[in-house]
Amino acid sequence: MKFDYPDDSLTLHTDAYELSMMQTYWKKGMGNRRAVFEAFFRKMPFNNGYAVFAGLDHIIRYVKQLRFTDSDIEYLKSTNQFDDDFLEYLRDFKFTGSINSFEEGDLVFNHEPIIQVDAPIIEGQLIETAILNILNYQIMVATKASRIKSIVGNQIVMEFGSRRAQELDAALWGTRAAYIGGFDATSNVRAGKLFGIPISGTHAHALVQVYMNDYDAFKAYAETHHNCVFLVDTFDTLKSGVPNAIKVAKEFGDKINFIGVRIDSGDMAYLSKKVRKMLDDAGFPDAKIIASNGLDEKTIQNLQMQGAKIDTWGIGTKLITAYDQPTLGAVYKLVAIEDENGNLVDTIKLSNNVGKMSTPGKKQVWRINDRADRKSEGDYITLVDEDPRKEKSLNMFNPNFPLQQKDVEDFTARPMLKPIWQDGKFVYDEPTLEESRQHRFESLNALWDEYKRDLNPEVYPVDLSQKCYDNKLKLIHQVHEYVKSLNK
Ligand SMILES: Nc1ncnc2c1ncn2[C@@H]1O[C@H](COP(=O)(O)OP(=O)(O)OP(=O)(O)O)[C@@H](O)[C@H]1O
Ligand SMILES: O=P(O)(O)OC[C@H]1O[C@H](OP(=O)(O)OP(=O)(O)O)[C@H](O)[C@@H]1O
Ligand SMILES: O=C(O)c1cccnc1
Repeated sequence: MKFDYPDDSLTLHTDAYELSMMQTYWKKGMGNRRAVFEAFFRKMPFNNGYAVFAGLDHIIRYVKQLRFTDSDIEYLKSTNQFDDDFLEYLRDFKFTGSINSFEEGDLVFNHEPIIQVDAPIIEGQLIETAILNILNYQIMVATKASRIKSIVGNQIVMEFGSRRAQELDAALWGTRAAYIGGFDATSNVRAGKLFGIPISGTHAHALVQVYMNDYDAFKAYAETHHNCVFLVDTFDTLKSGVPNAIKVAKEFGDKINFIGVRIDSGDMAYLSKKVRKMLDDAGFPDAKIIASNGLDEKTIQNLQMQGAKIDTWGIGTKLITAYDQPTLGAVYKLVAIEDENGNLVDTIKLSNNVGKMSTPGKKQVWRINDRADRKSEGDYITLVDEDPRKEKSLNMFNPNFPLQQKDVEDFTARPMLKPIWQDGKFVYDEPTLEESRQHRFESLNALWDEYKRDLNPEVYPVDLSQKCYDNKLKLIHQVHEYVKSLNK
């Protein structure tokens, strides 16, 4: 096994079949044909009413570094699966196409294109794997984080998941996605350094075990830190942990900032109420109770229902692993391809399952908001040459149930797929992480509560324009005719 390539890149982070197809396109002289790919997902994560878009920053970093290095080419050669002339071509490979995308912190919905790559087919094909790899994870974590943040409201939620994440990259980028989803801080120090996410933390049971008693451990911590949260459940929360935390807090007085205590096991409703009373009675009404241990939006809601007195939440496993659903299932489909005469021709992938059919043509997604109350009426997918801002009234209908429809007037229409690359030039003025995090808050404000409830939310309308719908029917018909002609 060899890990020490000085010129390793992320370019080979792709499925072998992408490179195999690239070789075919190139050898057949089709590599430069313009192709439009769009990524979308079919099912809302966690059955939530919305998903939070995250991952664009990582995609940008990935595309910016796309080059086949010497060791990449050498490795491909060693597989004996690629021809030398094709490998020589790869030496000068760079991304020359266009990418349009939703922005981080945007709300996204199933069946709409969330990122669009319009590039020579050879380039668009290569980047499928990494784009899906990134989006399929980060959107899950950002959405899970948003569900949790919505339940805790103004209370602080800290991301504690690094030890449980599926490896180092997931811990790092998952933390970033959680921050976009509304988390307030992370325990991952590198995420603090790289992304500027506030870092935060308490101490582990090990500290208490080292001293073999709560008092000595808390005292040692207080002697070496100003801000103090004491973990009180190592031996006995009510009989030893909390009384000793209070004792140390009283002894140190103003010399420390006694933030509060953390509970990490046991019945957290029962314990937190008891602990609250002990802290209040001891003259620490402002001391916070922090809870951790297997929490997510469901346990938090249940604890709230039981009247638990918890102020701050530390959340690991169930957030960083997107515990309830292992992947978003986003796919990347070819929607248009240039023919031999230079015309861009729409393409479709049929399926027996109507929900699995792709929607042909290069498209734009428009967020339609009511002009007066600014609330979202739904998303409206058009072919790229349409502009609903020129219309006075929009007929929005459900493409799967066209009778389900409404006419919308007095609306604003915002194009959601924003230019990131144009003809190989990076054109995006990337927002800061803070701005993306804030953007999620603002985007949620524009969504009616019916779509935001965490259980059985209303289905947000994602509609096709008449032209886009007719185009889809036309292509389905064309393919049916073609298949029929084969069987004659
Ligand atoms: N009052 C409560 N209502 C609902 N769920 C709770 C309550 N108190 C704790 N929980 C949750 O129940 C789960 C199990 O708690 P428990 O303390 O038994 O965990 P554990 O992992 O077995 O503990 P330990 O860390 O000591 O091994 C955790 O996910 C915890 O968040
Ligand atoms: O439960 P999570 O949401 O993943 O939160 C992170 C957990 O990590 C720490 O536990 P530790 O690694 O010490 O193991 P523990 O479960 O035995 O406490 C911490 O005390 C939390 O319990
Ligand atoms: O700082 C903490 O309390 C912490 C950090 C990571 C995991 N569990 C707890």
